[in-house]
Amino acid sequence: MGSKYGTIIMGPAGAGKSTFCSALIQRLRNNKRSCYYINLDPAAEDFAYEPDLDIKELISLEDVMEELHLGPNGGLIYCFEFLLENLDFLTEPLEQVGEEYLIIIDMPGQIELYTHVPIVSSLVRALTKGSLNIRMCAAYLLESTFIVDRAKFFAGTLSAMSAMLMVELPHVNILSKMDLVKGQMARKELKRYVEPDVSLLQDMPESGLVFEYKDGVDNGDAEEVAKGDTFGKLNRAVGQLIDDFSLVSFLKLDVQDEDSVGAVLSYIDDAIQFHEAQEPREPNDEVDDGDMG
Ligand SMILES: Nc1nc2c(ncn2[C@@H]2O[C@H](COP(=O)(O)OP(=O)(O)OP(=O)(O)O)[C@@H](O)[C@H]2O)c(=O)[nH]1
Ligand SMILES: [Mg+2]
Repeated sequence: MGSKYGTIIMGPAGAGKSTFCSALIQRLRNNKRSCYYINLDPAAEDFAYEPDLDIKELISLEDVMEELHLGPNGGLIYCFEFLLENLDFLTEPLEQVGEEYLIIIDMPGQIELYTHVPIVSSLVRALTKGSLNIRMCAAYLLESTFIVDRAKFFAGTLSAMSAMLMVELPHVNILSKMDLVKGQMARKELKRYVEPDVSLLQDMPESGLVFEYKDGVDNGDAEEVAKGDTFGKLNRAVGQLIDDFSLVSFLKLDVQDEDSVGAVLSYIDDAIQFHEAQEPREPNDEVDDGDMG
């Protein structure tokens, strides 16, 4: 029986998920590879590449909000619950997708989907278990511009970790929008974030969380709290947690740069062992190069 391969693209609102999907699709096309693009964002409108399957054909966020008087976030959760009750919509077309395809799932940006409610984990389970048995990898995008504010960066890192814990899949974390990180200093600084460690938090001014407020905003109290001993301890504990488990490291992504997209794709391919399955070797087919055996 042939296997199926896929990646689910997650991350906070505006992190560049859909743009990354388009870049991936372009890259796959350039390499004469097939893909099956699924949009699961019921609010998404414009696509560089028309999805092969779109949740909007099952349910529209607009209708849900109107008819059930829900806001955009509640509406989205409803849409996903509806999808989970109607999984055939997803699983039936996927039954037909061959092992040479990379299934790409574009997710919405509401992070509560990944961190709070077990919706994405249920969805992933349905895809990876049972008859579909898709080999999947999660790609979690975070904007590289977050690094200007370490507190924001660590909050983002924790959201990535939370998603890793909720969605039990091989995980590739990605710092997106690298083109926005300009200058040598910024790039040098960025190095420290790609493998974040506890020293980042220990280096923080006044050993507190960095709250960078705009001039003129009165935030005296918040600053006092942030500099406090308790916060210092919390920061170190969080930093240590991330450090100890070596859970979170990031790949850098510049979607304009095809090599960069290619590099991220290689990680995804490795995580799902895509290539191993593509050209089955005859038992006595020797590898050409190197001194094997
Ligand atoms: N400079 C720059 N802008 C980017 C990049 N990727 C995405 N953007 C911009 O960031 C915005 C959000 O990009 P999307 O790809 O729609 O992000 P998303 O994560 O799919 O957003 P949601 O689905 O709304 O959560 C758009 O205005 C993009 O043009 C990038 O690599 N560099
Ligand atoms: Mg999107």
